[in-house]
Amino acid sequence: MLDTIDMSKFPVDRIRNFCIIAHIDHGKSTLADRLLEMTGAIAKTVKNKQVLDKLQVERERGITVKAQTASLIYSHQGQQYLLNLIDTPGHVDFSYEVSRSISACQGVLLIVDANQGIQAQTVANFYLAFEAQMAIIPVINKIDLKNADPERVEKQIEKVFDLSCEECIRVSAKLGTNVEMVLQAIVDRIPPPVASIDDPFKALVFDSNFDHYRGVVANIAVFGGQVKKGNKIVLAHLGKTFEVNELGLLRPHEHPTQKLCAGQVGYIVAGMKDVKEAQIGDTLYLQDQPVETLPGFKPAKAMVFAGMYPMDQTEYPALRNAIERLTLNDSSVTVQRDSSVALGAGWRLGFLGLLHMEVFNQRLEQEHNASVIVTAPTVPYKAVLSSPKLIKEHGSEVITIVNPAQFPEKSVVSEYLEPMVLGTIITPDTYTGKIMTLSLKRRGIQKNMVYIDEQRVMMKYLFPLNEIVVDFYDNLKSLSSGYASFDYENADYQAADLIKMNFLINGEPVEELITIVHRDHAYNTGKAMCERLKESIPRQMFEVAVQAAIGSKIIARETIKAYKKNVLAKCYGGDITRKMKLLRRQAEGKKKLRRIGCVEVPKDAFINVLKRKD
Ligand SMILES: Nc1nc2c(ncn2[C@@H]2O[C@H](COP(=O)(O)OP(=O)(O)OP(=O)(O)O)[C@@H](O)[C@H]2O)c(=O)[nH]1
Repeated sequence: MLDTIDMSKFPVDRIRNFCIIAHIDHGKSTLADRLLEMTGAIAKTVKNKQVLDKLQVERERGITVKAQTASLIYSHQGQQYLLNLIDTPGHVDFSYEVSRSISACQGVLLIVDANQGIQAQTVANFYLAFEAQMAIIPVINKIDLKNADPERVEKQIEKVFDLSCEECIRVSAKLGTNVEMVLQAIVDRIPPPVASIDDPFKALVFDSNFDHYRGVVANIAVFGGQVKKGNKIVLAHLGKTFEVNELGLLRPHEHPTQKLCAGQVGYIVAGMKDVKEAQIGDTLYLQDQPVETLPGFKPAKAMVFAGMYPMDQTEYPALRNAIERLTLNDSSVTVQRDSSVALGAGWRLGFLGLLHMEVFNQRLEQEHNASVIVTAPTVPYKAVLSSPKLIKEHGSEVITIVNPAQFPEKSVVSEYLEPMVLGTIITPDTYTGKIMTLSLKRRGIQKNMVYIDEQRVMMKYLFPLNEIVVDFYDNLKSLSSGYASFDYENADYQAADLIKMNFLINGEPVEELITIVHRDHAYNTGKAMCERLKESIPRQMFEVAVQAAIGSKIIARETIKAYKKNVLAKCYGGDITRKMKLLRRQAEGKKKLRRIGCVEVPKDAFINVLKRKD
């Protein structure tokens, strides 16, 4: 039993803190499952698949969204070691979780698929770990696959990362082949944390969750001293004191222990009820023993903004609670109050990318039972104001616009600026031509192109973020039959000729759809969005006109023909219960609709219409 675990048995030199990083689907969660099984943290059953992917959205989408922690006890050469594993997400939108996890670790397992080789996200994650001076253990996974070519992947690792192929460990996480060697390498090659039990207690809050009964459950990495149940601890940024009610290890489920000591990673519950109290990146210390605060984290930079509004204004307080709780669990989301004539009171939220936004929305609906209207996402544009009156009003010449409805007119602006990103594309060379054409269409500028082996090319492009945020990756995947991968990092802002485009449904402006576009693309974008709106809006009992407008000028129009639908038509005979059932089902469907004038539009139409098919 875990209660018998004596935490003092694990002095700092018997502790290793590491995380697993990789491109999406290269097998992080599967390897984590094997490590958990081999160290006895979970039973070896078929049911125990991807145990660290706890959220419903993670299981449904088969991706990791939240980093998870698990403490493993591993016996090596007659000694017991405490290995703290942090499983991290692979998708670019969640790289913030990766950099946070890295701050609690001294080493990483860099997983590369033996068939796919190095992908764009492998490169991005490698640099996160490299810059943080982590010990890096390259692990080539899926060697059981028929097309596995670990030698080629080792050569890529040597060429791109300058790591020796002797350092690579070839494994099959699925079958468990060589996973024992990974455990040994963790002990041998990753240094123990630098922390002393003799120092005063000092811990970093690197993640936190909200539990309905116990309040905030914070994940902490102890950088010095020790903490016990009943201790009074202080949250540095608030200066507020709390009593420790419970603490322990995550294995991966919570297992209470008597104390947590220097170098260890675990959870703590201390009666923090207010979601704002447990800030990620904060330092904890014992009452009357203040310490210098830890550097914390750079705040995540939101790159995609969207408005979120309750379907019905009476649901506003419930939605506010849900958003607050979910942002505690995901501190990379920024929240600002917002309101609109058409949609009422709501919020403007900032996300790291579109998938991040979709996952947040799905979690709101699934975990908090909220029903939300989400507006078309936008990137943060800037405008250099020319009107002295406006400059005075804003207190600055340059303003950032995260709500397209507030995009200033050209007459008061000397220049618009748009955010750029530096994209990395890795692809088999047969697709380079098609990818170059796609990138050109998206106003990309090629910066670099190198071969990483005989057939694979790594290309670097400077893109306007707006051109890649919604659908670039989907298009890239489909034109390369799934072989090309893409990742990006933020670059600077550049001047661009931008205009605001409005959409009207039967003459009513649709605030959710206001979009900022490059002038050269305005006509095509307007036309394509009207066509897709036509596809997304079901026929109504009357004719519906869909229009795109710039200022008062209509630049595109589509018409949705009238359609008479009688939902009860199928109900011949007089079975009233069947009729009621049909009507109920229709009412359920209506919850997913938003009324614009007399027209009912499915909620998800606003995002779907932005997705281009190149
Ligand atoms: N054949 C084979 N398949 C594997 C192996 N390891 C993982 N897989 C499969 O690869 C797929 C992706 O594995 P995951 O462990 O979910 O990958 P991940 O890297 O955690 O994915 P994200 O968390 O979404 O980034 C799953 O279908 C696994 O069953 C392996 O060693 N051999």
